[in-house]
Amino acid sequence: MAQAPITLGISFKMYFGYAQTLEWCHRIATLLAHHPAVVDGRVSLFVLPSFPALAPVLDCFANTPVGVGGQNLYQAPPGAYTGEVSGAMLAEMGCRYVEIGHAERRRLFAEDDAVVATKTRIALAQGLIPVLCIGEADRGEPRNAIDECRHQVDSALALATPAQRSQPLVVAYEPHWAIGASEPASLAHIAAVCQGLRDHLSTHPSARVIYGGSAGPDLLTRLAGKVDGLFLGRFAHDPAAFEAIVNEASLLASNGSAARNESSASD
Ligand SMILES: O=C[C@H](O)COP(=O)(O)O
Repeated sequence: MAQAPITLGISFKMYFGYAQTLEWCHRIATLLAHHPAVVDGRVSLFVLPSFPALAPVLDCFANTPVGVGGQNLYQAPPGAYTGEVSGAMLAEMGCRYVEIGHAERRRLFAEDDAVVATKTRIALAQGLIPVLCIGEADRGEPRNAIDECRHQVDSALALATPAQRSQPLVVAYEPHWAIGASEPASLAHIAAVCQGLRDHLSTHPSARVIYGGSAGPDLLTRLAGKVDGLFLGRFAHDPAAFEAIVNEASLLASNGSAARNESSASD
């Protein structure tokens, strides 16, 4: 029975400059592109740099299992949208992932559920794997967060065709209040909401539910089996920290305790 991969992704947001982005990526390519768990697919990695660095980052990870993607795409086919980037161009360049619906896009750029749904449909149509960011705005009980997050997932997939709904999908559960904070949400909160999302996505067996929001070394180990991976930010800016988290994932995968089996991904 195949073990579903533990998925680890990082977005640099707008923190890194061009040279720093390439330095991080070359370091990770050196450290991890030949890591056994990465090579054999037990640990799946993706990196989301700023747009100007996409081409060299794609080159850096060419012929490695590390996936690369955009942090955004525009909610329309290619056309007269000055300053924007199409899903078609991301796919043409060789991106495998695209981030959609991050809390910062919602808060700073007024992206709403309708925009997120359109972007998700376009991403899937282009064969990109959406890194669909969802999460409750305010700290509260897990049951309320589950309701809010389930609504966001349903809304995001509302325009996708049945066939597109069976395509790979990464659901990044990021409570807004844990992003950019000093520490992640509690283990109990993360576990409860991610389980609620797994249950909700039972008809979408290729969906992976990962956690983001001040995630760093040790969190994956403490969450063993409760999430399908992590969506990392600041606490993986140090390549050594990212490497440590990949090693944690590798160990968990070896113990068979971190990710669901492919055939029971909806359990
Ligand atoms: O894109 C990444 C997430 O928003 C988490 O960021 P953070 O770990 O810096 O809070």
